[in-house]
Amino acid sequence: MTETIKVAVLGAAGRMGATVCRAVDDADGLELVARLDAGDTVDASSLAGADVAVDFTVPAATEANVHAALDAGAHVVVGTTGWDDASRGRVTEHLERVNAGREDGLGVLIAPNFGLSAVLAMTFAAKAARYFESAEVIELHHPDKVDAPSGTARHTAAAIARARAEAGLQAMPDATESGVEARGADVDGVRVHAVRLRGLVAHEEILFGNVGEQLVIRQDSFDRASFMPGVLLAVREVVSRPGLTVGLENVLDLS
Ligand SMILES: NC(=O)C1=CN([C@@H]2O[C@H](COP(=O)(O)OP(=O)(O)OC[C@H]3O[C@@H](n4cnc5c(N)ncnc54)[C@H](OP(=O)(O)O)[C@@H]3O)[C@@H](O)[C@H]2O)C=CC1
Ligand SMILES: O=C(O)C1=N[C@H](C(=O)O)C[C@H](O)C1
Repeated sequence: MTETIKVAVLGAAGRMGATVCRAVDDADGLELVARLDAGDTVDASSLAGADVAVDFTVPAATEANVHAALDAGAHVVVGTTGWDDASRGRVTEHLERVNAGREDGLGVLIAPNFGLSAVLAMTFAAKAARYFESAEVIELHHPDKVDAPSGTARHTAAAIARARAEAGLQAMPDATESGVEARGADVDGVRVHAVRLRGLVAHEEILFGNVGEQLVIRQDSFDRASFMPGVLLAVREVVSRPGLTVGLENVLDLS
């Protein structure tokens, strides 16, 4: 019989955190042992013996939460946005320190999006990128979201830029001389547009263009339930994946 994985949720009172608490409660082989939110200290005592801490908080808090959870001996699954090369690098160094000399080292899995449709859309976009002269990303979200562009859109644009660079493509054609602010954010040379609209949850469209043709890849998360299979998979996987993993595509063997 496999052992039960004890889970603590950080940001437990939030939209995602509350949904994750319910999903963990309902999942076989997982036990919810702690619900923490703003104002709670993250340490061995508050994590209550959790094997895995799941962080859905805010960009300003997530990195500190990860370091605190690692210091408390927990693996970490992160869905919160706001990560960059520097913060991921600090987590990698922390993992190297705590895992030195251990075979069963701690793992951190950061995923900008746990929805299967979004992970597949990002994977397909990265594959398509080298074949098109133009590419732009449009992300559409509920208006309570605090960051823009979305973590998913940043991850998508970065992957498109990497694929274009590897294929030796030039910068995209764009004759804009005035009103550049209307062209969206520039993420590694890829334009990203952020829509905030009441009624939406989380959606992304990736547009590719060549002379005389267009490819549109679109994914829609209509409900936060769409993220739960990915979050639960990450919780089950992270306990046997020492070190830092970025992106659920690695767990799904799509990378
Ligand atoms: N990877 C993925 O698949 C997904 C990622 N996300 C990301 O997850 C994050 C959370 O989104 P969402 O649930 O909508 O946001 P919410 O604002 O609904 O929830 C965030 C929660 O975290 C709490 N919080 C703030 N600071 C801390 C802290 N230091 N420690 C613990 N809890 C804290 C907030 O409390 P208070 O309100 O009092 O500040 C709030 O309850 C965002 O970055 C979002 O982009 C969202 C959906 C899917
Ligand atoms: O804030 C959200 O809602 C979401 N945030 C993540 C992001 O910024 O990419 C994932 C998903 O898009 C929902």
